Amino acid sequence: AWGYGAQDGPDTWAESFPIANGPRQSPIDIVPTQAQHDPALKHLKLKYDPATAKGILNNGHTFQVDFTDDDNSSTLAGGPVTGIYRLKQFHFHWGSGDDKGSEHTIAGTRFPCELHLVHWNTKYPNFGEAASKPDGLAVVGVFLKIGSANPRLQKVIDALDEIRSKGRQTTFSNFDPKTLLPAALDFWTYEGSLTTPPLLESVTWIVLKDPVSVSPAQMAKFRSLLFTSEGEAPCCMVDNFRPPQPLKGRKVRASFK
Ligand SMILES: Cc1cc(C(C)C)[n+](CCc2cnc[nH]2)c(C(C)C)c1
Ligand SMILES: [Zn+2]
Repeated sequence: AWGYGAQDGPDTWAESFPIANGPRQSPIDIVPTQAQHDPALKHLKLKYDPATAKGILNNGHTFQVDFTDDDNSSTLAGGPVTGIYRLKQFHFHWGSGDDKGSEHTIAGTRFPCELHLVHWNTKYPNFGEAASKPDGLAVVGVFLKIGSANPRLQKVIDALDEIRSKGRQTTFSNFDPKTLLPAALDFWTYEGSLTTPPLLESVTWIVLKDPVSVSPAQMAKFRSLLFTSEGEAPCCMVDNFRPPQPLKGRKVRASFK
């Protein structure tokens, strides 16, 4: 199986997943001066119903908050996408220190953490089907930077004590992920992939320009999670990020001037 260590990390993934060297891999380094403003890009339309929040799970790679997706209660539309995409889950990637952790970078700048909100195209019957289609998924990426404690993160952080090891999950209800987003929804967008195996090239990436804050103490809580199951030798869940991949001629568009 794959992981983020020296023996099973991003540099080894191409052995089992040759698409790792494909034409539209993620993440990438976003260079703002090379992004082209596209006035045809619509504004992002995010509509999230807190009642669709279901649970929080340590999946051994990150932790994710899952949403019920059997109707259009929580959706993404507009921006670079056509049609309606349903929110499936959100999760994070982070570092062992504040100098790294994000997957996307901005002109080489790495952030300590990056939030991904994962949506699937309702033209397909379900998430699994959508995940294998070139226009199947839309992931909103949000950078977190070290600053004052973010009160919007606290409910998520308080749940982490119950999901310390791989496979642990607990209920997580009445949560609006919109509260995790910055005030302005200016974004960069490009065609990419999942950033973990199976690395499927099915993601329209929507990376927000403005970061939100996270405090050192809050980051310490993320880093207290474990990659390992109970009973195994504990290994801290840190550095669960893939580094930037070659652009291979792709264009990055900006929604803002
Ligand atoms: C089908 C599938 C979809 C995803 C993401 C898009 C939620 N993921 C997470 C991959 C990912 C995480 N951040 C960007 N892509 C996986 C992993 C857990 C095997 C499988
Ligand atoms: Zn992710």
